[in-house]
Amino acid sequence: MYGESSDLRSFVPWFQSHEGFVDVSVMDITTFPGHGGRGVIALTEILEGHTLFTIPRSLTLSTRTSSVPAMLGPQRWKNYGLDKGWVGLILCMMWEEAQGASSRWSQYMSDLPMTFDTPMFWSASELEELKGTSVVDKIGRDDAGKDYYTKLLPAVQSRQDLFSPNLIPQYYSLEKYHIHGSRILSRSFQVERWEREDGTIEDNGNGNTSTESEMDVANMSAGSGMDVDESPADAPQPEESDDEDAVDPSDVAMVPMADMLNARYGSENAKLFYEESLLRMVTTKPIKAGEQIWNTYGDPPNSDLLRKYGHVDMVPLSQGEEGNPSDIVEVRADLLVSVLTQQNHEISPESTKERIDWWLEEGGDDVFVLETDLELPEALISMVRLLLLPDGEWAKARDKGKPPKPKVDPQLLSLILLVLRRRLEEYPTSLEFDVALLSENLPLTRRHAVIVRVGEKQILCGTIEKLLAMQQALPANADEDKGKKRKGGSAAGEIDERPKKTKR
Ligand SMILES: C[S@@+](CC[C@H](N)C(=O)[O-])C[C@H]1O[C@@H](n2cnc3c(N)ncnc32)[C@H](O)[C@@H]1O
Repeated sequence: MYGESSDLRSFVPWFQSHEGFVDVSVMDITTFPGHGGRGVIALTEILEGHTLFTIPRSLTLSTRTSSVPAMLGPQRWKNYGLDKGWVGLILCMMWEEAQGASSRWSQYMSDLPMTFDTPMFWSASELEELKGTSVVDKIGRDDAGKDYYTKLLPAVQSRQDLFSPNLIPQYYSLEKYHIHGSRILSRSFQVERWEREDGTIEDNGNGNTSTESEMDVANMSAGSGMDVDESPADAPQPEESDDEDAVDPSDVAMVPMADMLNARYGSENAKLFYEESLLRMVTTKPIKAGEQIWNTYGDPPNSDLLRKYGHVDMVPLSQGEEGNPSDIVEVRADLLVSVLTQQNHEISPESTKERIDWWLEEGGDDVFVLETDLELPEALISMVRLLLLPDGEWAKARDKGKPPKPKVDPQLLSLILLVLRRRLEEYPTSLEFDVALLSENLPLTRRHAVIVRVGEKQILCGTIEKLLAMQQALPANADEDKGKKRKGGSAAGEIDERPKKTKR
C-alpha cells in the first residue's frame, strides 16, 4: 500500500480526496533511519520532466485560503497586526487545528511535526555551544513571544465566540505559537497570486478573482507557467518594512506533499512550478529507482540550515574533507570599528560615527560576509579605508557620494588580519579542538553546533592564511608598483585585490 513504509497511511488518501494528484507508480514517502525524518523516494527510474504530484492552490494553507481572516474581518485583522509577518498564518494554523476533523486540513495538520531540532528549542547549555556563530542572535524567540502577547493573544481574546477561552491552553498557547512558527520556517513556500493576461488575479485557486487595481500587487513578481520556479521552503520571513522586495505575508503558504521533500547541498532533482490553479512538482533530472527525490532549500550555509531546519549539510569537499560549500562567516562592522579605534588613536568617535551613518545611508551593510572561496569582501576593504581616510579626503568622498575603492595596502592588510583574529577569539574553542571533537560520539545538538563552528572557523583561518601570504608578497609588489609610478605616473603602492561582491 502507498506510504506503507511511513507513518502517513491516511495522508495520501486525504491528499487525493482533496484533488491532489500523486503518481504512486513512481514515488513513495518513506521514513529514513537516523536523521532526516520522512522523505520521498523513487520507486522506478523516473525521466526528467515527469510530474510527481500536483496540489490545487485551494489545498495550500495560507491567510488567503483559511476562513479566519474573513471571520475576524479585515479591519480587526489589520488592527491586531495580523497582516504583518507570520502571525496571521500562525493564527490560521491554530484555528484549523482547533477545528479537528471538520477542518479541510485536519489530516495534514495532524501529520506535521510537533518537535524540532532547531536551536529555538535548545537549552541554555546547548546554545552555549553556538557561541561565536551568527546563529544565536538570529533565533528570535523573544521577538516571537512579543508578537504572541501583543498581537495574536489579544486578537484571540477579542472574539470569544470564535476562540473559546477554554481552548486557549490547548490550541492558542505560546508553546503552540512556537511550534507553528517552526513549521512555517522549515516547510512553507512563497506562493504568489496568479496574474492572468487580462490583468485579473487568481487569488487562491477557489475561483476568486479580482482586478489588479483592487489589490496590493506591489510585491508580486508576475509568474507564468513553467517559466516560474518555486521559492524554496526557506522563503524569507515577511518583514514589517516598506522594502519593495519584502515578501507579501499572504504569499506564505503551507503546501501539503511538496513539504515532504528533503534537501541536500547541490542535490536538487525536483522542483515546484506554479500554474494558474495548481502547483506542480516536476523532476529536473533523471532519477534512478531507490534514489531520494530532493527539493532545494536554496543551499544555505550550515548556520542557516540549523537555525531554520534543524540539520546541517556535509558533502564531500576537496582532499577527502566534508563540509558545506555554502558556509559563510559574518564579521560585524562594530568589531571593525573597535579594532581600528584601538590601533589608530587619531580616529575620533564622532568622525567614525558620521562615516558609518553615511555608509549605511548609502546602502552599505553593517555585516561583512566571508565565504569558502576565502576572498575578502569588497565592502569590508572599502569600509576600512573609509574609516582611515584623513578628514579632508573623507569630506571629498562624501561630497562625491563614493566610498573608497576596495584596494589593499600593507597597513590595511595588517588591520584586517587583526579584525579576523579578534573575530576568531569570539569562539570559546579553537578549530583544532573542534575538529578533534567531531571524532567523538556527540549528542546531535552538540554535533550540529560543532559542525557550524568548524565551517565558520575554517573560513576565518583560511582567509587569515591567505592574507598572511599576501602580506609576504606585498613589499616586493609595492616596490615594483612604486617603480612603475615613477616611470608612468600611474597609481602605485597598492594591490588591487578585486574580490568578488558580497552576497548581501
Ligand atoms: C520540508 S521538511 C521535509 C520533510 C521532513 N523530513 C518530514 O519528516 O516531514 C524539512 C525538514 O526535513 C528535515 N530534512 C530535510 N533535509 C534533510 C537532510 N538533508 N538531512 C536531515 N534532515 C533533513 C529537516 O528536519 C527539515 O526541517
